[in-house]
Amino acid sequence: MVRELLDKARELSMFTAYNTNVDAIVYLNGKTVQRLIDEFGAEAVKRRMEEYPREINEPLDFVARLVHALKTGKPMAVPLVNEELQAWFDSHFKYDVERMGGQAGIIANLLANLDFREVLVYTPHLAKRQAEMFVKKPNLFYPVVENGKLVLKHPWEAYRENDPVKVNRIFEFRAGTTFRLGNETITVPFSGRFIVSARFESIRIYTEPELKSFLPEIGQRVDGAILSGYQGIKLRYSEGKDANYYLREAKKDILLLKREKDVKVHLEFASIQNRELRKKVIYNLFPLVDSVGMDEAEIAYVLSALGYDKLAERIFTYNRIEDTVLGGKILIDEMNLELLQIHTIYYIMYIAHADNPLSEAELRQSLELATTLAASRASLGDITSPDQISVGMNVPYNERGEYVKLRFEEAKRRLRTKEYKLVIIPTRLVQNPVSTVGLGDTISTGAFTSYLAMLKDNGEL
Ligand SMILES: Nc1ncnc2c1ncn2[C@@H]1O[C@H](COP(=O)(O)O)[C@@H](O)[C@H]1O
Ligand SMILES: O=P(O)(O)OC[C@H]1O[C@](O)(COP(=O)(O)O)[C@@H](O)[C@@H]1O
Ligand SMILES: [Mg+2]
Repeated sequence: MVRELLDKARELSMFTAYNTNVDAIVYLNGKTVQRLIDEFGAEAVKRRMEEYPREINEPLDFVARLVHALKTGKPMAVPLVNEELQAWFDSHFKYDVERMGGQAGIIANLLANLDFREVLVYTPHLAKRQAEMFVKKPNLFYPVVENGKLVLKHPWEAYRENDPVKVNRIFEFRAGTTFRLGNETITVPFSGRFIVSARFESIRIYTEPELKSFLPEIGQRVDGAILSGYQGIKLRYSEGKDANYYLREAKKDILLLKREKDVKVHLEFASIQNRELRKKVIYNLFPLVDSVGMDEAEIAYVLSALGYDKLAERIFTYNRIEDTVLGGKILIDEMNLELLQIHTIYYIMYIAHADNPLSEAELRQSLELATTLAASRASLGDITSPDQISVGMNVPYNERGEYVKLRFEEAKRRLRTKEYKLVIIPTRLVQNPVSTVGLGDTISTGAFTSYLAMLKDNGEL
């Protein structure tokens, strides 16, 4: 079933934008964490953890947020705003791997490796080093404008020598890693990743003006678009532009993509620590897109920005299904989304309105494909061909699978759910993942493209 659905999805053409970066990955162990804590002193780390810095201005901010992420086992991302700290990171860590990062980059490579019919990827900065992280596949294209016409080139042929390169530092942590914070012994509860996201002025999230007028043509050419990277917008820039400017442009892009054909757009949300910016992204963009995907920490942040602080706190702390369903209902109604997909460590969920053209059984199949793809990537580190889906198919549901189903049925009985289509599946969780960064992007790619494939099959697209 999963394989057939993937084959259907592979007939699609997809567009993805905006963010790419280099992910410099460090595999953390207890010793490294302990050394960091000892360097700054447990008391100082604890104090800074209580302050909960929203950006990394100095090394202690990093250590405090890292230890917080390790303690909760939550996937977190915190912006690095002080460019000078790059040297501190490079002197303290030896990166184990460097690979394609950023939602658009990861999604483009995944779709291309899965042999989708055509994959168009746009990223405003494409230095040679970044371009070379794209896979060399004949179905992968980067749009450029030449002699007033839209030309599709492989990213390797489209790089610009002087473009900036953005490097994010990724700290992969594993369940069971142990260290001491003063008198406390901390054991990491779940495997995951902590992202230090470079947020410097030179990196912008936008479409170059000459390409903008070709967005309707791109929208017409593809079956769907996956957009992400808005978390990289800054509130203010030194030359006077601000987040409002970039969000107005981002809104125009979505409307242009949809101008010739109402192409379905999925927005892959990512952590936005700044509440003001988070609110702006939600209110400006969610109402314009059809589908949104996010993880459990992100839905908590989104609900908090919308004023549901208590619910957000409960989701962040307990990750209870009933709270996520409630939060999902709020979000889908307030933003009038067609589809909301939430991925968490133990389960993945879809919430749609009752009039969604797909049945709950079809929606369930879509989530099945999503978690199976993630399990393949977690097992192998990367998915390089469509037949690797079989690796994920052999990964069993996590040990809380039955509990998840039980709690979900209970939640449906307790909450009013008649006006919705609600589907949940347990995740196929790989015990010793090669890496976890990019798994959320993989889930959302599998979910959204299979959703589109089934819509198409049913004559709804
Ligand atoms: N080890 C894992 N095996 C399979 N799937 C996993 C594993 N660890 C995490 N996942 C899934 O990926 C998302 C992460 O989403 P982000 O957006 O990257 O936070 C997590 O919710 C699980 O569903
Ligand atoms: O917010 P930024 O700086 O654009 O970076 C996004 C980060 O998210 C990722 O795309 C991974 O996302 P997920 O782990 O949520 O799938 C990284 O590759 C990248 O470093
Ligand atoms: Mg994610």
